[in-house]
Amino acid sequence: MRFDVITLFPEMVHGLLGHGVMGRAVDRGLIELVTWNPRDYSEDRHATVDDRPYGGGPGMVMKVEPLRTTIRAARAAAAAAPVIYLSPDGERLDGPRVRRLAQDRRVILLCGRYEGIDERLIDEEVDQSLSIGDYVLSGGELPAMVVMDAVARLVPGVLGHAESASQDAFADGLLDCPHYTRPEWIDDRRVPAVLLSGDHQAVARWRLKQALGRTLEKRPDLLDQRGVSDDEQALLDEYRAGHQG
Ligand SMILES: NC(=O)c1ccc(NCc2ccccc2)nc1
Repeated sequence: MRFDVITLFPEMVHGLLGHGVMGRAVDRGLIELVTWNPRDYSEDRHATVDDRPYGGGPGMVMKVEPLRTTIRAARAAAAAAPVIYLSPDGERLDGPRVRRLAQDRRVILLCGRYEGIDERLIDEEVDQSLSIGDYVLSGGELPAMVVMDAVARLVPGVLGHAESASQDAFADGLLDCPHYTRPEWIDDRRVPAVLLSGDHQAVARWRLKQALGRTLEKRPDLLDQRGVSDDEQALLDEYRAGHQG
């Protein structure tokens, strides 16, 4: 998977892939990151990339040039990659969209700053816009890093068996089960006995029951969307019986 990121702050984005799981994935060649800085493509000696908005109003708007030249340079290097603009008015990033992006070999992520980008560039060069939530950030770099992290985790080999993404919440449309580690006691709170039993089938059933129950409690909308099998419904009934009051 190759990410081409167009950003005025390349060092910010490289920070994501320098550590831990992502850093190892880059070292192993599973993930590739190339950044493109529009300031390197500006014609004027002040490397101007923004200007005041027509119609007046606060803030600045990113100019068509040198952004368009930068996008075309990235397209030339990352042939046939979709150009994705991170923007508050984009389509909401969710599991299905992450999984779809993980099918691409390359994506170009366009990070806006200021009040955004001249609309004519969006019309001409952007294939899709994505939003990570209903809030405005100082730039598209953090949303781009969220996209890269979520997508990279699905690239085969990035997560070792131990951290397998399939155990991740949302992988099967449910919230995650609770997790525990040593010590066995914290004050008067003990780890659920089933997790100490060594009975892997019982542990798997308990984890599914917890995931179903917690999803019902915290995100019933997800459960409605996903539906539950008869066996899962029985586990849910058990969960509810155990969580009365
Ligand atoms: N919610 C998001 O995903 C998001 C994306 C970008 C961003 N800031 C940059 C920007 C501001 C205005 C217009 C276009 C881009 N803030 C939040």
